[in-house]
Amino acid sequence: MATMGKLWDRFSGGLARNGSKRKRESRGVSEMSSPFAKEPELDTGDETGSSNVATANGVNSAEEAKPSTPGMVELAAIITRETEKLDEYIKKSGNPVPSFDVDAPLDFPSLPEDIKKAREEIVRATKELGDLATGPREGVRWMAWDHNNSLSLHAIYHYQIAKSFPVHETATYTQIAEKAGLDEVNVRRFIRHAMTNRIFREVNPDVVAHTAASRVLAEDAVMNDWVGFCTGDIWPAASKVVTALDEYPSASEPTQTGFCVSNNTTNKEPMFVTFGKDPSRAKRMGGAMTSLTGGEGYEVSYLLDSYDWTSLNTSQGTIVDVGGSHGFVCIDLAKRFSDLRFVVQDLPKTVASAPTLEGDLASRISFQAYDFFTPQPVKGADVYLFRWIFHNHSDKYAALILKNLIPALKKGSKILINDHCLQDGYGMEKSLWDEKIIRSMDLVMLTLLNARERNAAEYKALFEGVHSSLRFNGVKRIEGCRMCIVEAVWEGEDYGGVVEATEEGAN
Ligand SMILES: C[S@@+](CC[C@H](N)C(=O)[O-])C[C@H]1O[C@@H](n2cnc3c(N)ncnc32)[C@H](O)[C@@H]1O
Repeated sequence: MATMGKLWDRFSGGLARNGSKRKRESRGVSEMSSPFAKEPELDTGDETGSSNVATANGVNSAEEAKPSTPGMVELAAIITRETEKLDEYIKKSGNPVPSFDVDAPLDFPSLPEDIKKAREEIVRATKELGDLATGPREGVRWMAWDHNNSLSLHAIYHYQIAKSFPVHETATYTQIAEKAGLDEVNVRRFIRHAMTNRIFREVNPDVVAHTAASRVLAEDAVMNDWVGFCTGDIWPAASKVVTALDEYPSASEPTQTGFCVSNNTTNKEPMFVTFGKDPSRAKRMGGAMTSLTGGEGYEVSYLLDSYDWTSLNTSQGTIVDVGGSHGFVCIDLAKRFSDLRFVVQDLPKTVASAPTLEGDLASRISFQAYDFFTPQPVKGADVYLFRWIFHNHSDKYAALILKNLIPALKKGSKILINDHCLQDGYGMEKSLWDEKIIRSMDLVMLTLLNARERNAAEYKALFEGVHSSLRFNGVKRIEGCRMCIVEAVWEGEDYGGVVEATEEGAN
């Protein structure tokens, strides 16, 4: 049976790339001693996004509300220009050209920064042009039918239709129906709907062949888990979010979610407990998370490269990785910085299954069973790191985690959060692609856990709401990375007294 710890471990994801580059405010932040001081461009949460600008009576003026949409011809020109760049790069680099064909590459090759931007611009501009050409009324009409994509995908997943015939062969609807154990009429309608999304194609009347997208479903186990989790668990839960909100408008308890309503577990248990009782669902969610976070932009190297660990190493600092799972972040840090010491904290079952370390790593990294809703036992560490922790919690519980940390902090202790960070206001103008994904992730967090993604201002409010001596330093958005680094510093007195951080209670 999957443990709670393992399930939490798998539950992470989402995206926040290409962040806004905001200058630090003149409130003394840059003079403070912070590893962030090396990095001048931080999102300090003090500025509001342009879409938040309101008049004195709280109503946006018509001028402010006017969107700045380029014309259709201008968009078409952007698409042509950027497509030429991308196409030229792909051909010159000898990569196969993008196609829907069954043998087409399933992912884009790793692209240089300018070509990556060209690709993003094509996706943004084609969507914008398509939306303009569709028109608002038609757009809304068909948007409200988006769940049919989930329906055909769910059926293909559930009846294993993509695996029902080899990827380089064809099959009739009759043959597929026989294999799937479903009647032919329904097989045909699901597949023909999926074809509108380029999943399968009909090569002759009633004869089906694979496409690149159906090959993904036939061959990629974790993508299948992703589809199964999204259509089998998230989708029914999402349809109950409004029901849950009607009953529990504060949306702060993980036992009062759309997920709980759809699973008849309201006020009984949160999602992770439900999944802990069902190994197949737990395994599927684990695969789904692997599919999401295993890709480009989630590498731990971004965290290692984008923070001033060197200064901490020079002062032989101690890092506590709260909810650190099996310590893989600390292991990577320890390999690169020889004088840092670490305590990896997690729930007892996760700690019990942690790998046994040897040699230098064993002498510098200790594991400790700890529940972050109880007082922090490691006093006076230099950094308390929370990676993929805060987005799993509503403000109420995020604040509780911080409150339990305060009695352990010494003056200057840093709280480091490595997680998503929403753009201030609305970030669509910067990157529709990123904005759509992170906004969707935010809704998924609401659906499953009553948890949330946060922007810089919300992180700032979270810290300041917990204690006036917790000073928010800002959010660092890392180019190419889908996660951000959020930092706060404790400026109050040494609450717990400075003691040897790795000694107390660590094993
Ligand atoms: C999404 S995972 C993140 C793991 C790791 N920090 C990383 O970067 O991948 C969340 C982690 O928090 C742990 N966790 C969940 N609830 C906890 C609690 N109350 N106290 C301590 N750890 C907890 C889980 O066991 C899991 O390892």
